[in-house]
Amino acid sequence: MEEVRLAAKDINKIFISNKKEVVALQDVNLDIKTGEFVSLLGPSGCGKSTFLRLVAGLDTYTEGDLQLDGKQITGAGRDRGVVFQQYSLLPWLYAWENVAFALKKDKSLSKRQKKEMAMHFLKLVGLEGFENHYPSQMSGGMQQRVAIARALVYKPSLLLMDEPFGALDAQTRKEMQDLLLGVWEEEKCSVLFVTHDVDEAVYLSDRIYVMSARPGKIAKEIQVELARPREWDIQLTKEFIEYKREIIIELQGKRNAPVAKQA
Ligand SMILES: Nc1ncnc2c1ncn2[C@@H]1O[C@H](COP(=O)(O)OP(=O)(O)OP(=O)(O)O)[C@@H](O)[C@H]1O
Repeated sequence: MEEVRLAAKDINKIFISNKKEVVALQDVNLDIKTGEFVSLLGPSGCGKSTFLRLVAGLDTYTEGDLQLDGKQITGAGRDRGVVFQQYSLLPWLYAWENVAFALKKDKSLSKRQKKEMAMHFLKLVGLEGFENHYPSQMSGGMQQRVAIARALVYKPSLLLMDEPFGALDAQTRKEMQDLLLGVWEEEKCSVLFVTHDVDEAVYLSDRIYVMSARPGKIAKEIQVELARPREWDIQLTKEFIEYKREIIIELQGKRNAPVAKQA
């Protein structure tokens, strides 16, 4: 976990909206090392999605330097797999075809190889037996599993996840968090995970960057030293609650905030 995968230096992003400047990100410095699970946590509108979109190459930054594996990010690429809150699967394709679709342009792979790879990743996310189901025949959690398989199928350097479980019910969300931890431990991928959920960030992450809003800045960096593999009941430990408390105090901007007040 030593090598730096993603390095963001003094990133600024200004949008022009109704002829006014909106500073979405100010002097954001962040890095992700190989195999590391890093979360970007903060209130609505603090610039989390904006930052993730810059890393995905879907938008450009105004100032700064953003590098993946030592190369400047200048656009989207297969070295990054992205999972959004909305599953964005193609409704007319089977689950396996949705996953294999990500490999569409890869001429070095035969159709059979693409199907085999898709089946491998569907199995990894617990969807063996559902490969010939259409998205409409699957639950939200299952569709998001397909989206995760699709993002992983070309072995990206970095997995980018923007509130991936935000549309799921509480129970499914918990199951998906465990599924993601299992997949991450198996694949040893590096992850940038955007969330506004404190418990989710602490449970999943090696490191958390807490952001503050207007302008979006990194307010605090927290190393989560909870043992792995993690199971849900770690959330009941004193250490876990202490991490939550530290983050909530940062988000609320005041000292001695009682944990019980968190939503
Ligand atoms: N295309 C755009 N044009 C103008 N302003 C934008 C644009 N995209 C984002 N913004 C502004 O940039 C700021 C950061 O937005 P962003 O969506 O990154 O926040 P966020 O932390 O991801 O919020 P949420 O958790 O609600 O998704 C907000 O003030 C938003 O209004």
